[in-house]
Amino acid sequence: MTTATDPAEGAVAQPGVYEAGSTDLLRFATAGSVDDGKSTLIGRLLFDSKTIFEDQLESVEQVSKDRGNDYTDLALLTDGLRSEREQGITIDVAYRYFATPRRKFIIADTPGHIQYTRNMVTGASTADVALILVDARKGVVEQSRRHTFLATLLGVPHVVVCVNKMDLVDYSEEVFENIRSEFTEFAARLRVPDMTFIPVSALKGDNVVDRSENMTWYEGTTLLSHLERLHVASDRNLMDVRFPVQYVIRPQQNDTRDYRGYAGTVASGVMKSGDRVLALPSGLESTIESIDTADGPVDEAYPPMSVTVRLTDEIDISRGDMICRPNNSPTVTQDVDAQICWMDEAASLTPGKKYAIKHTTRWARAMVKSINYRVDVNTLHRDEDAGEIKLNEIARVMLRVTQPLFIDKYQTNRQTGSFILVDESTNKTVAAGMVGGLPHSF
Ligand SMILES: Nc1nc2c(ncn2[C@@H]2O[C@H](COP(=O)(O)OP(=O)(O)OP(=O)(O)O)[C@@H](O)[C@H]2O)c(=O)[nH]1
Repeated sequence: MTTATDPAEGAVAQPGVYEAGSTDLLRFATAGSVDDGKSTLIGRLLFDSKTIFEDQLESVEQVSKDRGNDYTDLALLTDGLRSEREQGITIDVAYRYFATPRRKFIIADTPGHIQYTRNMVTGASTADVALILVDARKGVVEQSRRHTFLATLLGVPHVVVCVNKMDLVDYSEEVFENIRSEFTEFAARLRVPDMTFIPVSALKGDNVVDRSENMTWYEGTTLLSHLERLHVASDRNLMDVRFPVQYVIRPQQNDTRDYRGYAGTVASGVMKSGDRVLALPSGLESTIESIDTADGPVDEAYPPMSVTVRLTDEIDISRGDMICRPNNSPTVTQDVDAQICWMDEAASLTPGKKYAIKHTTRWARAMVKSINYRVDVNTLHRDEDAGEIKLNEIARVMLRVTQPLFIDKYQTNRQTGSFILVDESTNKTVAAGMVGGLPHSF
């Protein structure tokens, strides 16, 4: 088990087992309120699936004993080195890896505390699955609604609701069913594409990896088994070719090889040698001559592979340009209608303010033209008179950008439909943005 930076970030391919694009890799993000048991649940997954090491277990057992616990606190496995233990709450997104014989997993462990919506946005934006924890004793609370809303806003295709601490409600089917129906009613308004409910006890291990003997009324699968079998390959956008150019490799002086290529990460679609392509913003066309990777040439490239594309013609392409197909190109525009999650505690967003905008590999400057409405993430109510947007608030805004961007709607393309706003004076990311309206019908 390691904690590391999300390999999805940056254009450089991560070597080894967590190879990008592999369909036996599942990314999931956890969310829940403080103390719902996220850390314990992840610890249980690692422990029962036997992906932790003997020495880690010994140290966890020792610390649990030192604290006077009569049980092994599995949360220590996940919380291990985090400074959160001093504060008692999770403060940042931590990425962890584990693997079973069937699949490899990357967990974005996002904090449940009310102030940390921005971390959930960061952690869940690349996730295949959002794991939402509910304390069986408390049922559906404000944060369960917020996290479900955010998961759909971020286009996470699968939601798993773990009703945890079932041991504290006598493993009652009625409690589980009540939570399930309350949740389903709320989620119907959000058009969650796929939602599964699993009654678990992270502490005792019921239905996490092993089937529970205490809930014979439950006929579904265990959490691990569900995560191992979930089909995610078809969730990826393989239709629309979008290749944002990260850098241009030019022939070097005195280099006899005449190598010119365009390096980057495939955002969506499948590119093949011989395909006709269009470069934006120039509008010039060419044909793919070859596709190279760190491991040699390949016949085709798909997301999120990091490749270098060579074309048959020398056309003018720079960093930040986009390669697509002639008959399927993104919208080229300087006016962006988007939803944003505001992440800056220091200053709020108000119309007229200017920021740097980073969209795929392209930087520009953006001015906030208007705030159309703010969404109350708990009631889903829209406030059309909002004059400013504060930390952790979600709003629909119009931006005017200094150079054209090549955008798609977030709901059809999570890569070319997303951007960040950066405060140029502090260099801080102040907002995560998603192009287009809400996917919901309310
Ligand atoms: N009885 C019972 N207690 C549980 C269960 N799962 C977690 N707990 C307890 O609930 C408390 C909180 O669990 P954590 O795993 O630290 O909660 P968390 O959601 O990670 O909390 P933050 O990281 O602070 O957001 C701990 O005392 C756990 O032992 C469960 O299934 N049953």
